[in-house]
Amino acid sequence: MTIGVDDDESAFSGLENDRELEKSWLRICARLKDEVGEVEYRTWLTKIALGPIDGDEITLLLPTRFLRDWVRSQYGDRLSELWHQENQTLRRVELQVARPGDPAPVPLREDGPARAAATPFQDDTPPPRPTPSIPDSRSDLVTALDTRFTFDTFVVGKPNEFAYACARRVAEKPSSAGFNPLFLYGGVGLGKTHLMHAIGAELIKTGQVSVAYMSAEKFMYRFIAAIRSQSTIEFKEQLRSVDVLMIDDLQFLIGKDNTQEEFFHTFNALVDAGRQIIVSADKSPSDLSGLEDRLRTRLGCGMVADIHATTFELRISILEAKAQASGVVVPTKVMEFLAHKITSNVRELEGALNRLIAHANLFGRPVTLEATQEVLHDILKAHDRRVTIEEIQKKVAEHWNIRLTDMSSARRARNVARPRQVAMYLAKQLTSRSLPEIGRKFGNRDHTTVMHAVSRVSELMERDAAFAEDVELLRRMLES
Ligand SMILES: Nc1ncnc2c1ncn2[C@@H]1O[C@H](COP(=O)(O)OP(=O)(O)OP(=O)(O)O)[C@@H](O)[C@H]1O
Repeated sequence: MTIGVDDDESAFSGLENDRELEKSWLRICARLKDEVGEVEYRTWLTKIALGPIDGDEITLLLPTRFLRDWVRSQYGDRLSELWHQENQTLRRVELQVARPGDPAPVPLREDGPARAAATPFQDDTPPPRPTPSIPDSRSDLVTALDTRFTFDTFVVGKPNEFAYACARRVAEKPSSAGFNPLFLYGGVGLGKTHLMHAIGAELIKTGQVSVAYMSAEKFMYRFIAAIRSQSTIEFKEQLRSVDVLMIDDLQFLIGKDNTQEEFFHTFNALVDAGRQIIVSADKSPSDLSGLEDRLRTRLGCGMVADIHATTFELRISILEAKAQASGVVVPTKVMEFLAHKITSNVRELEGALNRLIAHANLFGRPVTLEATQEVLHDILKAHDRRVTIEEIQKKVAEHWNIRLTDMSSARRARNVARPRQVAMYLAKQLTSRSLPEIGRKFGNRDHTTVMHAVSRVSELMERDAAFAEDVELLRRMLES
């Protein structure tokens, strides 16, 4: 991440020595710990070590690429801000993977800095995460939950209200009939993990329930590690002793037959014992074609809840909530602009907003439309390129087997008019074109026709699950 600062003075020229630098780092750590909470801090931020300073650039070292990428994506902007606050002349904060031969970093400890080399992890496997305090052997499985992902911070709208209601229900009454397993699915970055963590946080609050959350990838690594260390029995016992097991991104198990098998047995043991299972994936159980049939069948026999792609309205609500939480004033015009431009997923939308907010905080400038276009130049360009109306028309025409020319023809037969409406709907969702512009691309139709098509398709998607699946499928194909 690069911070542009006009002043040419060398960073840390005011800090006399390493000790001062360490003090700065400790202050930053204390702030971060307050902001992100104990668990998150211990999990990720204690792994950062101070690297060398070169002129106006400070390097922070992480033991693995995985950790570096994670810290960069989750805390990169904040680290920049905090270092900048410590020293105004700082231009760059560089996150790097520690390599043999690097200067010995200063590992960050709660009780103060200590000089010793950080121990790099052997590979890119996510490191074991610390656990909330549940005082028994099961706590080994309880992955630190992201404290930001709660029901309170989840913005509810049409596309996710069903999944939200199901999640709430499971958090209130785990293992109730019809909701076990709870299977949440939807495209990338639409809030599946957020909802799972929210359920976990709610359950842990009651203190009566042991909750294990892990990604399917982690599940596999744990399983393989248990095989290697000949401790599969302990692993199985641990898994089978929790009250609630949450596995995120199950699609990762496609093609991993042995791990699937293990998961299947764990799943059966837990459900048979009346424990709750919550699973997320990018597709519905029936569409996860690389999973064993018997597992897909079992996954689909509880509650299956789809998180649909965001609507413009939901994107605006999310932006409003996040802007408000940040304390930075983001004009409605800017939010509308972002919600029009970044339609793919909430993670990207949030990332864009965070960048704007970090920029506003760093330079003390208000957020304006012009600043937004400048700061988010690269993101906006990538989104502009993403999909064209012509591509949408072609894909939709192919899907329903109609002629491409019918996208702009005057024919009103339903088998032609409906796909045309879907194409208009997708054009509105996936491109930043205005209603009149879209209308023009569909045989010079009026913008009110496009508006009607958008609301008609939304309505039908709510009423007809098969139709909604078709439209979602098309959207995903176009976005990939
Ligand atoms: N409805 C929402 N309200 C508030 N924040 C949201 C909402 N939906 C998603 N987010 C935020 O968007 C980001 C991505 O969400 P999340 O990680 O839960 O997505 P996901 O569906 O699990 O993605 P993936 O498929 O990549 O695992 C998170 O920061 C999350 O808090």
